[in-house]
Amino acid sequence: MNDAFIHSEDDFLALINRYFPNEHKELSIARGDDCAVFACPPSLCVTTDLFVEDVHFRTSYFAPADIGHKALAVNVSDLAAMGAVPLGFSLALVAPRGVPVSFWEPFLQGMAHLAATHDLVLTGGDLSDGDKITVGITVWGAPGQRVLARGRTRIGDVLFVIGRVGMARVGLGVLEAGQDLDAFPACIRQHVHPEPLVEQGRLLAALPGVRGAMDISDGLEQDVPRLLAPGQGATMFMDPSVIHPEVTMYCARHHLNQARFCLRGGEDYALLGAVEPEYFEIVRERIPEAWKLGIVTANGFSLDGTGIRLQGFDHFSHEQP
Ligand SMILES: Nc1ncnc2c1ncn2[C@@H]1O[C@H](COP(=O)(O)OP(=O)(O)OP(=O)(O)O)[C@@H](O)[C@H]1O
Ligand SMILES: Cc1ncc(C[n+]2csc(CCOP(=O)(O)O)c2C)c(N)n1
Ligand SMILES: [Mg+2]
Repeated sequence: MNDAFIHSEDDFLALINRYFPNEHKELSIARGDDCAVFACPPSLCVTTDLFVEDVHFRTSYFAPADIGHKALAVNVSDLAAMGAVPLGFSLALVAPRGVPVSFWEPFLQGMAHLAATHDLVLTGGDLSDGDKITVGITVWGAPGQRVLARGRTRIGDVLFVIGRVGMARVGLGVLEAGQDLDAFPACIRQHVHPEPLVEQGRLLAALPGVRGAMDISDGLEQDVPRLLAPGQGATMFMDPSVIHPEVTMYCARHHLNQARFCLRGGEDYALLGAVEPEYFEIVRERIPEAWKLGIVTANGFSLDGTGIRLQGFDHFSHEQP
């Protein structure tokens, strides 16, 4: 079976059924009918993310289990960013017919492991042949104590980050170059296997003074303005003590400004938040991975005292950071 290829949609669905249980206390009709039917809270947080071969990952350096994990992790991260608790997901898969069962088994196992960690039920999906492996996931969850929305910041709020930034960008750079892999194990891991910060998001939603949050997928340069209310700016400082030593080494070797590099690095799936200044210490006490990035201002952006023009990852831009 392992070296074989999948010969029918029913074969593929049977494979999926081996990795994902098809019963859950909230499901009254499970996978297999035209729709699944499930009980849900009075309001749901719902989000969709695509994970596409040669755009988000390459099979040459991603293990199949990491592709399965990360395709779901980037979706769960969006729920974490709202302070929500994940409940279920739907999986749309473009599975090129030349990809063998020996790829799909660990792929499904990696995804199922993360789903089980967060008690997420797979309610259904769709399958198609196509040119590139493409994973489209819609995930939903129950709002936490409060919803951590964007666009509600006020001038003087403290901007903070939970988690590291810049590591996944180093991982991507090293993997794409195919050199020095042994020198950057933590950054490579961060790129191929990010862990969504669900517990931290849930904690944040219960803390006083927190105005909102988002996950950092495209890089702080792109994402900070998305968190702010329209027209606002930010004074930012990149504390060298929060930068991982592998990032420092990578920037030194490539003669890069590490603060700027970290600001542009996407795909770490750290959380960016804003809090009323008098409550920042509580955030730091309750969530030890939180560090201060800066202060919300009336307009304009600066990093370490110098004005900057912002540029993060954009799928449709020709200039890439
Ligand atoms: N094809 C689409 N149709 C409708 N709405 C969309 C579409 N693509 C994106 N959106 C909406 O636009 C907003 C921004 O989308 P985006 O994918 O950039 O989300 P993000 O959280 O900023 O990034 P990420 O998904 O990488 O975490 C979201 O509210 C999303 O639902
Ligand atoms: C082969 C390859 N080339 C480039 C990148 C970089 N990249 C792709 S999508 C993205 C932003 C997040 O995605 P989205 O905005 O879709 O959520 C970034 C930084 C990569 N991961 N792999
Ligand atoms: Mg997001």
